[in-house]
Amino acid sequence: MTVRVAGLSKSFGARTVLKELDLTAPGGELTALIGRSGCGKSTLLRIIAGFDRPDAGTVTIAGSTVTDVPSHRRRIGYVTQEGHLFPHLTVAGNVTFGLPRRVRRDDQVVAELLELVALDRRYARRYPHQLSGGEQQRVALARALATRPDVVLLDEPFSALDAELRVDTRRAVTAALAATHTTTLLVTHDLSEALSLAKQVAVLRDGMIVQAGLPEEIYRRPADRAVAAFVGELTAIPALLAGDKAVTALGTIALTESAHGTGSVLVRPEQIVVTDPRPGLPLATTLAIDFRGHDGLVRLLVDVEIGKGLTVTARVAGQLLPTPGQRVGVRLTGIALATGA
Ligand SMILES: Nc1ncnc2c1ncn2[C@@H]1O[C@H](COP(=O)(O)OP(=O)(O)OP(=O)(O)O)[C@@H](O)[C@H]1O
Repeated sequence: MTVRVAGLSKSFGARTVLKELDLTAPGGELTALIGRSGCGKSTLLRIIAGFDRPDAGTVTIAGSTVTDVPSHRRRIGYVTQEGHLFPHLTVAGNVTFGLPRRVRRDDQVVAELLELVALDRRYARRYPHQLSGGEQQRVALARALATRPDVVLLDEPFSALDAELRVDTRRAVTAALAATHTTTLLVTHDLSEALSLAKQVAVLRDGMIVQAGLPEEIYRRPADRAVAAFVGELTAIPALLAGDKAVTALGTIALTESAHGTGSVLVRPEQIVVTDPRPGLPLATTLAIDFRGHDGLVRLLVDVEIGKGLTVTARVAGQLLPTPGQRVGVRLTGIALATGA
């Protein structure tokens, strides 16, 4: 069921948090909301859930306006970072809380819900204070999914989990959401999580959506420099902008949008290809390596004819990393966003 917000505005005192915000979360898909801390992501979720009222604008679910519908009638599952379990109920009591009484006593239902979030069924009899933070979080997720809501709102639900558990839990949860065609809005600070899980990524800034689109679009064709920098590392390279391409000291690169004059292109580290020195290729000296296991970020000083030299950052596979001082060849690949001089 498609969730649509239109013209949504919300202020807290003198602070305007949302400004006529428009967003469509396609039915049955996962939309990730990203943006700097305090940009209004949780406020937007709370308004969709019905916990906060907007000052202006509407929320519709499957075409029906729900702005005046109380939260418990919206068929929405909502999970926050804290989980907010009922402390006096067992895990079984928590996950089956919203279900009809006869189903609540069904051990199999509880076991299946716990399995969904990769929790052992033996946890069913424990109380929240007997669980770790990550386990509590998974119980909260199971509780939200138990009633098979039309829409699930997840406000950083995986952030308390360690890396391995986070991968397992989010895989299990997103598989369950996809299988039931549940429309999901996920607030996350983890960019790789947003880019890998979402069908649509929406970037919030100053109370508005500055860009919404496929993860690849956001990453490869960001709306502006701020979005580009927010979703990944960037190097600005001085360039002569010549229509659909730009000429730089590292060679020529295609542009996302036509531009002319002197300026810069913004490239991701993986768009700078590092090779052995070859005739005809620009040369660079390796300055430093930031080793990250599967790959590394390599600071390079590119030879340029004029001026002091140009420093850029390239991403290189772990086994192929050069050593500091090593001379390498460099070239550009992919498409780049052009900016002014
Ligand atoms: N009930 C409230 N009363 C007053 N100010 C509030 C209230 N709720 C949120 N705010 C303010 O609104 C702004 C947006 O808050 P919100 O929690 O929506 O941001 P966020 O993008 O989710 O941030 P984070 O990523 O840090 O969780 C913040 O400046 C916050 O202090």
